[in-house]
Amino acid sequence: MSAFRTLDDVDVENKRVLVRVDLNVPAENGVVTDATRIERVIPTILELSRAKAKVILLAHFGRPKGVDPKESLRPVAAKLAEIAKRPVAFSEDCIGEAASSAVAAMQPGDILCLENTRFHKGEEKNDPDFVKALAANGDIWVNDAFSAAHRAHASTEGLGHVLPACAGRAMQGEIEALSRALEHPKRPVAAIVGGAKVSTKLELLGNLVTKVDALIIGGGMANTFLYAQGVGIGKSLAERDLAETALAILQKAEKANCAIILPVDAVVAYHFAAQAPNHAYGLESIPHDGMILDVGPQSIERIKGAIDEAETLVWNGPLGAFELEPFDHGTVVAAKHVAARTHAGKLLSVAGGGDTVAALNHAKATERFSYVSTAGGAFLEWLEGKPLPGVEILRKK
Ligand SMILES: Nc1ncnc2c1ncn2[C@@H]1O[C@H](COP(=O)(O)OP(=O)(O)O)[C@@H](O)[C@H]1O
Ligand SMILES: O=C(OP(=O)(O)O)[C@H](O)COP(=O)(O)O
Repeated sequence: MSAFRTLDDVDVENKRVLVRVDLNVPAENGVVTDATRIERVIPTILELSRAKAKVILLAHFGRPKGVDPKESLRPVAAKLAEIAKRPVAFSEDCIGEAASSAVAAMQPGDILCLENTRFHKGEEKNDPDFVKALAANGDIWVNDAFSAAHRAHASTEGLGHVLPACAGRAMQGEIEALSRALEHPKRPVAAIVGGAKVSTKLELLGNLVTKVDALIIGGGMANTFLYAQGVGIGKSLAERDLAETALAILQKAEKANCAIILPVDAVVAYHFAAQAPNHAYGLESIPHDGMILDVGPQSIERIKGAIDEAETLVWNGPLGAFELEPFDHGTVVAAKHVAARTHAGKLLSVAGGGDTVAALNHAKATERFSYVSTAGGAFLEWLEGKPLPGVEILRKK
């Protein structure tokens, strides 16, 4: 980590420190359902507070289009206060009068969380005026959001151009742990990729197939591939307009000698709800008004077989809608299988992603993985060897 500035390189006493954290945690109706990302940034926050910095948290939540009370960070800040066992003030805007008066009221050591940066268009556009408005409330920028470091947004990258910058402890820890685990992976290497963020992750797979020996695809990602291959997927979550991209990835995988493991059957329901009546179907008979919510029993056996052949496994994205029982089954069985092989010393396993971590916690498998990162998309891009904007900006010039 010596290539990056860290908290060891900055004097923060009495300074207003803008800390970019990833508070994009799984939540349901304003209740945080997995607090891993919060827990991981607490050490940075408390270290800064003990060093008498004014600790000002910047984060996004969800993908709102403008201001949306459903995507407020307020309940997440309350959860953070509970875990840190410290008061955390909240400002209902991350720039302007609301933010500046909240910052002006701070004493050294205080903690303040600013509202969702994505309530402003300038965040994702990395708009210099928005960067300036954020920077007006800080003297130093600490980036502790490795899991958002693949985004060149105002709070994840832009601030590094206008304020002295360094990595926080969670960022530092992620890069060190991932490098240690995966810089020289033992082959064969398998990757499991699932989840719902198909459009932002699909293109990554084109590079990933040149780096791994087997790619196991599940979740909404698999539905997109199945659709591209002409399988009727009914009302399943998929990015149908990315079918061409999916086919190109399959061709690339063949050239690169990367085995592709796609589902051969699927668990289908008619409502996106826990305990919804469901049935396992072969791919040729998926009902046109049904939704694939999990991989089927034969697919699970194939996935376990592919895991057995690997020496190293990386995983991002659940295999099904794991939040809704019984559609957690495929993900839970696969997670337990990876955990057992890792515990037996037969596999090095690294998983990452906000929902993936929640799924592994749900499966009670987390402790037995070799390493669990908070990052999903960022982890996949790091794995590809792509420079991450939020990390590059921290490099010592
Ligand atoms: N077949 C499916 N249909 C609908 N949603 C799915 C399906 N498979 C997985 N998901 C959803 O994918 C989400 C996680 O995806 P993603 O955000 O890409 O993962 P991560 O946060 O770990 O990077 C979960 O909320 C899960 O319910
Ligand atoms: O949850 C996140 O990424 P992940 O789902 O890939 O783990 C990050 O907070 C980035 O969010 P984004 O994919 O909406 O930019």
